[in-house]
Amino acid sequence: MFRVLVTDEVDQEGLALLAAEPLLQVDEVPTLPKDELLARIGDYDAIVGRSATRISADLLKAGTKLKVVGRAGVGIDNIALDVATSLGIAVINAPAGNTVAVAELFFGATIGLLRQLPRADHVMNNGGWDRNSFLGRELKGKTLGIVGLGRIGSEVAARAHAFGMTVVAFDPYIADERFTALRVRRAPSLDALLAEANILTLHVPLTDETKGMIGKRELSRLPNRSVVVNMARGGIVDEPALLAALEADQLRGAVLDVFSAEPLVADSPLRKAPNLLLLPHLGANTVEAQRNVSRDVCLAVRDALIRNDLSKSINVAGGAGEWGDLQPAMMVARRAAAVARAVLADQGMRAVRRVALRVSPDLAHGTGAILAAVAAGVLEGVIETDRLNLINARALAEARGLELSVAESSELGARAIEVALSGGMQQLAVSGVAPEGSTPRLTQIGSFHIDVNPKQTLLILTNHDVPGVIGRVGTLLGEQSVNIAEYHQARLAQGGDALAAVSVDGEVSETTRRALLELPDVITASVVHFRDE
Ligand SMILES: NC(=O)C1=CN([C@@H]2O[C@H](COP(=O)(O)OP(=O)(O)OC[C@H]3O[C@@H](n4cnc5c(N)ncnc54)[C@H](O)[C@@H]3O)[C@@H](O)[C@H]2O)C=CC1
Ligand SMILES: O=C(O)CCC(=O)C(=O)O
Repeated sequence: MFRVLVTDEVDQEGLALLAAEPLLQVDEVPTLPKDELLARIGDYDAIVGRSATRISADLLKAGTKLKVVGRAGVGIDNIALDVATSLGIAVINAPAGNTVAVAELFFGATIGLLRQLPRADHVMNNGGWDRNSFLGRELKGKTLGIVGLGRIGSEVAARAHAFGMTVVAFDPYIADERFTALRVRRAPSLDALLAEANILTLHVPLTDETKGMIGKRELSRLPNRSVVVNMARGGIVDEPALLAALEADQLRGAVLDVFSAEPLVADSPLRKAPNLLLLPHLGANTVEAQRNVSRDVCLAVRDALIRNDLSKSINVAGGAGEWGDLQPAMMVARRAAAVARAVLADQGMRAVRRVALRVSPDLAHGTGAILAAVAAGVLEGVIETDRLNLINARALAEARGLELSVAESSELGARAIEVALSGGMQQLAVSGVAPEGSTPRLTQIGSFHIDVNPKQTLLILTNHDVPGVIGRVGTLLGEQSVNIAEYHQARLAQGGDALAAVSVDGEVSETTRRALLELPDVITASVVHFRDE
C-alpha cells in the first residue's frame, strides 16, 4: 500500500484515478503551512500539489519514504529538484495540459489592457457611461516579441498570426526549423527582439539565466509605449524597474500574472501602478487545464508508484522516450554493467573509473535512460542500495568519480548495447541485445560469445577447456540445490581458456562459489545477483 498526500487545489478527476487504485491511499489536505507539512511528510510515498506548496530540500529530506513528487502544472521552480534527484525521488510534472489556457489568457489580458476593459467595467458598475475615455489600441499590425518559443510561446505565436501581428521570438534553444514551421522570425539576440517589440511577452522558465532578464536596461530598449506581459514566473521581469517604467509613462502598460512573491502582499506598490493589469496567477486556471494537468500528473504518479514506470519523471537522467520500448534494453544494460563490475572485481579490479556505453542507432533515443540503468548496474552490490534507482544512479556514480560516456555505434547489431568498464590497465566489455518481442540476452563477455538470458542470478566461470568441467560444475550446483536455468559454454580456441555463463534460479552462496573455485580447471567464479528483479 502506498500513501499519497495531495496538497493545494488539485482537480478531482485526476484524484479519482488515484483513489480508484486499491494499492493507493490518498489523503487530501488544503495547502499546509511548512511546519505541519514537515511533520506529516514522513508517512507518505508521494506528494501531489500545485505551485502553492514549496517542495523544499528540508521537506524532501524529511520525507524518508518519498518516492515521487507530482506537480499538477508546468513550472517546477517550487521544487528543490537537485535534492530530489540526489535522494532518488522522481519529480513528475504535467507539462502540456495548461498550455492553451495560458496562451488564451495572454490574448484576453492583453486586449483587456489595450481596450481598458477592467476600467470600463468599473465605470459601468458605478452607474457611469463613458465612451470617450476608453479609446483603445488594436493588435493588428503590431510586432509581438516572444521570449521562449516552447509550448506556450508557440501557441501564442500561432494565435498572433490570426490577429495580423508580426511575430518575432528569441529562444536560443530552439532550432531554425521550428521557427520556420511556426512562421516566426528569429531574433538573433534579446536586445534585437526588444528593439522592435510593441508587445513583449515572456514564456520561459525561471532559471539562473532568466531571473531578472527584463530589468531597467531591457525595458529602456523597447520602443516607446510598448506593452510588457509576464505570465511565466515572477522575478523574470524586475518588478521595481517595471513599476518605474509605468510611472514614467515609458510603457503603455503591462500585465502581470506572476510575482516574485506570491500571494502579492496587500500593500504592494504594484497594486497602485498606472496601466498595470494584475492577475492572481490565473494562467492555468481553466476547468479544462486543471482537469488536464490533474489527470496527467495523477496517472504518472500512479504508474511510478505501482509499476515503477519513471518515464514521465523529469529527473530520470536524460528522459526516456517510450518507456515500454526501452525497458528490455535498460534491463540488459543494467545487467551487463553488473556482470562487468563483478567479473572485474574477481580479477582484482574493484575501483571502476570509466563506464563507456555504446548503443545501436535504434536505441539512440533512449541513451539517457539506458545510461542511468548502466550506472545503477555498476553501483548495485557496491553501495547501500535502499535508495539507488534510475533517478539518482548517474549522480551517485559521478559523485564517486566515475566517468560516464555514451555513444551511438552503427557497428552494433539491432537493439544492441555494449557496456565497457575500465580502471587502471584493465577493461572489460559486456554486450547484450534486447530484440523486440523476444527475450533480452547477454551476447558477449570480453572476447567470449555467449547467449544467455540473465535472470535472477548469473554465474560466470572461467576454466581450462578440458573435458569434464561442465559435468563437475553441474554436479556441484545440484548438490547445493542450485537449479540451472541455462548453461552457455564458450571458448576462443580448443584447449585454451573457456568461459561459462550459467543462469540459475535463486541465490548462489559464497560457500558455493568457493567450492566452485576448488574444482579442478576452474580459474575464476563470479556470482551476480540481479537486484532489479
Ligand atoms: N501563469 C501560469 O499559470 C503558468 C505559467 N507557466 C510558466 O510558463 C513557462 C513556460 O511554459 P512552457 O511553454 O510550457 O515551457 P516550455 O519548456 O515548453 O518552453 C520554455 C521555452 O523557454 C526557452 N528558454 C529557456 N531559457 C531561455 C532563455 N534564457 N532565453 C530564451 N528562451 C529560453 C526554452 O528553450 C523553451 O523553448 C513555465 O516554465 C512556467 O513557469 C506555465 C503554465 C502556467
Ligand atoms: O495553477 C498552478 O498551479 C500554476 C500553474 C503554473 O504556473 C504552471 O503550471 O507552471
